[in-house]
Amino acid sequence: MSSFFDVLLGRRSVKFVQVPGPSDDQLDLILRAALRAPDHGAVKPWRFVLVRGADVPALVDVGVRAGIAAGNPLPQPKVDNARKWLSKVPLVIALGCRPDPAGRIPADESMLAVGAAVMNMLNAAHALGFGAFWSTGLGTYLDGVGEALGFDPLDERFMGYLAIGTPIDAPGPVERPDWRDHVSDWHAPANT
Ligand SMILES: Cc1cc2nc3c(=O)[nH]c(=O)nc-3n(C[C@H](O)[C@H](O)[C@H](O)COP(=O)(O)O)c2cc1C
Repeated sequence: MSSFFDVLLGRRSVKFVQVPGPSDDQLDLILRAALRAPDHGAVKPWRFVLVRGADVPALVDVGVRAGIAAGNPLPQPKVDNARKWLSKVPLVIALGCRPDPAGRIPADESMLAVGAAVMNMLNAAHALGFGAFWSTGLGTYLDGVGEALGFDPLDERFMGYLAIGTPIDAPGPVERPDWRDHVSDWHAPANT
């Protein structure tokens, strides 16, 4: 099996990571991989905001404030867990999508283009020996969170956080579904 498939089939999400995060050159590779995602109509919908080092833990406060403002405070155990998690994470990429303003391409397709970019970043991070984890926790869907992170509330949609760093524990194997349970054949109907 080629090393490409070793990487692809060996990837798993790793939530608990620490320093070192990617160097500038490694981050450049990860972000270049992101922008190799397919993109119907060349909308270029990708919007990523880098949150590094000492700024990372403040992401919890953004979610906490948005929860209070919405009259729906984040549960304290979730806040505590998020603080514990992010206190060690060296890099978070806030993920956003700017769909085609002219509406030529359905917004769903731009969301998929961003999802494909995130998948490429997960694989690139893994190929470089990092752990990465996509989360829509921390109040991602609360009003004001995306805007606080710099996304335009009118034209852009915030899609969560990608945390990247060095795995704290060696990631073990993970059981994967059998593709046969998810795939079927289609045959052309017989001519009548
Ligand atoms: C859009 C999206 C949002 C996610 N948000 C969360 C989350 O908030 N909390 C969580 O525990 N897992 C979340 N996950 C799942 C993890 O990122 C990860 O995929 C899961 O733990 C399975 O690991 P695997 O990628 O190795 O299969 C999310 C996944 C996706 C695609």
